[in-house]
Amino acid sequence: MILVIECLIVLIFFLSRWYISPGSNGYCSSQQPGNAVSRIWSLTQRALRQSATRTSKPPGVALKFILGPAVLTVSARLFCHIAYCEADVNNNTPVEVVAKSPAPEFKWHILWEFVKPQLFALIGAVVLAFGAAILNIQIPLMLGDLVNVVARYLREHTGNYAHEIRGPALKLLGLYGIQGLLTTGYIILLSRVGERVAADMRKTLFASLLRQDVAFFDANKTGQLVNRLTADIQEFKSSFKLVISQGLRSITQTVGCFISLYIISPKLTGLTVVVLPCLVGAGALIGSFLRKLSRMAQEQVAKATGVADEALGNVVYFDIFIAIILLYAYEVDKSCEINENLGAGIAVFQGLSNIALNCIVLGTIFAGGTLISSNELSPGDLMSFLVASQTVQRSLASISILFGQVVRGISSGARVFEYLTLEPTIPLAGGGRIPYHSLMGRVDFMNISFSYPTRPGHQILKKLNLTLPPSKTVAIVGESGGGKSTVASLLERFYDPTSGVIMLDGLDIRTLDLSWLRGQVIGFINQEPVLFGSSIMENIRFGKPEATDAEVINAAKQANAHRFITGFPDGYNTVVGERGVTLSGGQKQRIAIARALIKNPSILVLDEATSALDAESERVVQEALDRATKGRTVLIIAHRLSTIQGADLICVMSNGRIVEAGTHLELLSKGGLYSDLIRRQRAEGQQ
Ligand SMILES: Nc1ncnc2c1ncn2[C@@H]1O[C@H](COP(=O)(O)OP(=O)(O)OP(=O)(O)O)[C@@H](O)[C@H]1O
Repeated sequence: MILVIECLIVLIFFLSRWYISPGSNGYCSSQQPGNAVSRIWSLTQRALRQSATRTSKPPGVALKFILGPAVLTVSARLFCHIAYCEADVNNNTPVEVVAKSPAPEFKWHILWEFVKPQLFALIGAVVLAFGAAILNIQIPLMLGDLVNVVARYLREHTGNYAHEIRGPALKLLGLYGIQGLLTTGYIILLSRVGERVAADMRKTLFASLLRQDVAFFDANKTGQLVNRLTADIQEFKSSFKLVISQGLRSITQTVGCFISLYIISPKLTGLTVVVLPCLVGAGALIGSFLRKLSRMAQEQVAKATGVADEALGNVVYFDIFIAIILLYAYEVDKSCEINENLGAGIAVFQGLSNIALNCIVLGTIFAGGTLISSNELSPGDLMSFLVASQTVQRSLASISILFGQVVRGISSGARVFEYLTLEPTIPLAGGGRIPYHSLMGRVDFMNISFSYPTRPGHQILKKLNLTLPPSKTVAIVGESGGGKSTVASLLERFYDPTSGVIMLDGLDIRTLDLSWLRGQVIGFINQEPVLFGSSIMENIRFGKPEATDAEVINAAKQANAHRFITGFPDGYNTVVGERGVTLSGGQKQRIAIARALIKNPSILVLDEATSALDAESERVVQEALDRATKGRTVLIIAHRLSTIQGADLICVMSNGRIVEAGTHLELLSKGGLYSDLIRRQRAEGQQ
């Protein structure tokens, strides 16, 4: 019976250490605790064998047999804890190396807006986490009670041991049970809060990004924006959860256990107060150095990956083939060198920490043993002290790790918040609308000057004047880079002119509702149609979300697309793949035309709509376009002059201005820039 109970006690010791450790998810499963269990088991056997042959034992005997296994367990846990921290340091997942930009500000009121709907769950989580931490402070004290019962029995061998041990053991078991429930509760609540806050942030940020004007996307890399939606929100969520769970727990435990330590033994506490913070501080310093090294290693891996990525993603020409291999080898060797240094640093750190922390345990036992022999302390008190001081050490270590996480979380949060409430310079909604029946579709560009926001010193349009008469087709031609597409971009209000006004039926387009202008007035078809990875039906319907299937089919017929769509086994439900990869250039273009036509726009802008197509596809698409342009105001930007000869007006652009205007025949007879362009293109065609 005694054997069973004593085994149970040792098991409780072990389980308690396992349970209250930060890695209670079992991170040490393959490490020291397995050895510690067998050591504890054999020492217990020895203790029981010897206890059977002795009648009265000095306190040192109890210490030897009870504290010995406990010390082993504690050491194993400490070792595992360091290994755990190092696993974090040694995490070599490549990170994206993001270009440095001025640090955005963390805005607490924005965070509050997202946390507010989850406030009850959050308060619940905080209360439960706090409760679990308070119970954790009780555990060392109750372990001490347990040890005192065992020590007394080993010393005196009187009384009913089973009866005496049952009370404290059951209390401890109860405590573990309640603590387990509280922990489960707060983790569930906190995950819920974290996930919901992150999901709300993602949705809001995504909507906010899509609201931004084109200039915003010119200035920000897509990869970095996607990074804010994914990695930054993920990092912020992890930090948020960690601060509330671990931060709260660690701070409560540190304070609570320090009070316990002081109550148990002010003398031993004095010793701990001097030694422990020095060790934790030194550990944090070395840890931060190692983390820096680890980051360098990650960046180096990312660099090497970047070289490989670029080379594999592009056709590598023979002349640079060897150079690329050498460059990759150089980057990999550099990463190997940094990782080797990191490995050595971790090894030294682990070795030193192990020695230092075990010395603390031994020092405490030594000093505690002295106090026990002078009857100032009981064995149980020493046990409580050891366990509580280990809890303090672990809490301080996790606070130091947490500090780095908080800094990372705040900077991730700041990056997310920066664009969360960003108002676009060209707002999508607001402004007037012209009733459909009175919309003529006349456009006037009046004295338009423009520079792209990313290149303010480079003027693209210089006091440009151009009129698109209602229901007429106007073509703009001219040298490459002359600003033709820029004119179309200004009409769509992707940018606003630096000076001058664009009028629609005599109204400044800046006073009109942009979503109406883009959604119902202007249809835009360019060289590279944007298709989404959904069905053809949905892709056409993007032009008019409320359109019926019949309207979609009608638009497809007008765009010469119906026949090839119905030729697919799934017809209109055919999924076109990411960016329409499963379709040919001409098919994509006809779907884009159908999408533009379904909204029955008054103005149609065709920006090099057929220039990427082969002759046969161009013929089919041109046929669709000829049909589509009837009765609308049309602006055509074209390289192939053969496609615009029938336009009502052809404008030749040069150096940011319209320098010639007239019909094809008028311009030919003038013998100016247009005739030159025609001559050059004919010559190129004959070559
Ligand atoms: N988003 C942008 N940011 C900065 N500069 C730009 C941007 N888009 C175009 N540019 C510059 O503006 C000038 C005019 O470009 P635009 O595309 O309007 O010319 P284009 O006449 O349509 O040329 P192409 O016939 O080759 O398509 C070019 O010098 C180009 O480099």
